[in-house]
Amino acid sequence: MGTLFNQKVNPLIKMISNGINSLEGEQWAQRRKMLKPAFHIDKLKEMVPNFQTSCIELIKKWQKLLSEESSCELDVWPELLNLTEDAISRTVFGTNFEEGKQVFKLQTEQITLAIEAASSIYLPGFRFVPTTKNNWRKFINNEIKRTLRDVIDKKLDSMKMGGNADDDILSLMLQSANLNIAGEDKNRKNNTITIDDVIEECKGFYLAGKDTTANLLTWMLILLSMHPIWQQKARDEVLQTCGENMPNFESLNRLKIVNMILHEVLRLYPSIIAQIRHTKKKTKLGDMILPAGVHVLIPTLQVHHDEEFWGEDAEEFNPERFKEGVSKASKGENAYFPFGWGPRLCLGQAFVMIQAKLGLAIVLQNFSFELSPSYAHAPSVSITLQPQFGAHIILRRL
Ligand code: HEM
Repeated sequence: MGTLFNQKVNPLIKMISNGINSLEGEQWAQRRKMLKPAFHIDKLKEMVPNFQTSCIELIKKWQKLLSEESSCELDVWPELLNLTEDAISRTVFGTNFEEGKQVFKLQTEQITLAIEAASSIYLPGFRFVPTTKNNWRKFINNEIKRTLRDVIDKKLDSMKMGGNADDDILSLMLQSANLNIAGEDKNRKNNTITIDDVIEECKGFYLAGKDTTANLLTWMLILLSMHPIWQQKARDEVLQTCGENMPNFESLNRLKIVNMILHEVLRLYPSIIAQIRHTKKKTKLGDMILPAGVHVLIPTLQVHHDEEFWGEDAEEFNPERFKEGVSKASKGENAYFPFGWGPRLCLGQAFVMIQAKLGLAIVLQNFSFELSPSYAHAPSVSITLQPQFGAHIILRRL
């Protein structure tokens, strides 16, 4: 994006994660290089069993709810938040996923405090004032860092002992960072990666991946409840492709209708509704010349709903428009960017698509679903695009 940069944020908000998203220039490029191998498709393929484990737990829970009833009403949004939390913890921390979940609980608390901080004016230096809330913020932050450092030490010890290399994201990051632990402080001068940097990235994955992926799955179930024909088409495809077997990496790749549905859901309900940048120097943007210091908002949600790009049925749920792939779905170039674009394209994109396809396929194999009369359609933004009053659905066993 040339000379458009990320915005500076309030330090009380920055506390929740100071990872790749907050970096610029050479530091960002180096961090991206370190993270990229962990998201390579071959590595993601090996993570599928983790997603399967998380999905099986969810399905078993829902089946139990239906063991004595033919149908039940459920707010699926918190259920899917739990699912994505579990899946991220397993894929990031591997065998240490329970410790990861502890960290995620603390992060949830930290996010609530950050949202509070975001709604008030920040006075420089305020974070150092020992108010009860600031002390609590500091305590949580230290706890998160302590737990993560502990997990990292365990992973590094096991790597030093020459044990089997783990395929979790944290181990892959540590291998790729090639940390020189003894010279950690010196590393900083050399502009390489330290353990503190790895800690910030672990925190970032939870922030980047939990709500966004849970929202995608939730909107998908809501839209397929509203459009039972598409629900049936997707189920037919899953049953034809996988039968009653657990979907795996290869079979997920063959799910064309499910893939079209996913894109259409991301078009209508992109979790990140806008991206914000600012100019550091005079910048040409299309026909405009922007001076330094201008904030630029890229309105993902509006562009995704714009009739100029999507035609008269822009507001309709019509997965068919993605039949010939993403590039042919809209009239304009770059009219579809739920995962951003350019050098800062979401690193978790392929990770999300596998997880969402798997989650939907397993639900379709086991249940049919429709909207409950208590469901109120109210998309609202609280960092991400969420269903304000939850996602109440009536589930039936197939
Ligand atoms: C439906 C789910 C998701 C959506 C819609 C989404 C969307 C996005 C968007 C729009 C950006 C670009 C932000 C910007 O340019 O300002 C981004 C960046 C990023 N995402 Fe995702 N994301 C999702 C899930 C994930 C997951 C599961 C992970 C990792 C486990 C992840 C990791 C990242 C990272 C590390 C970046 C920063 C890349 C950089 O700055 O170079 N995301 N995501």
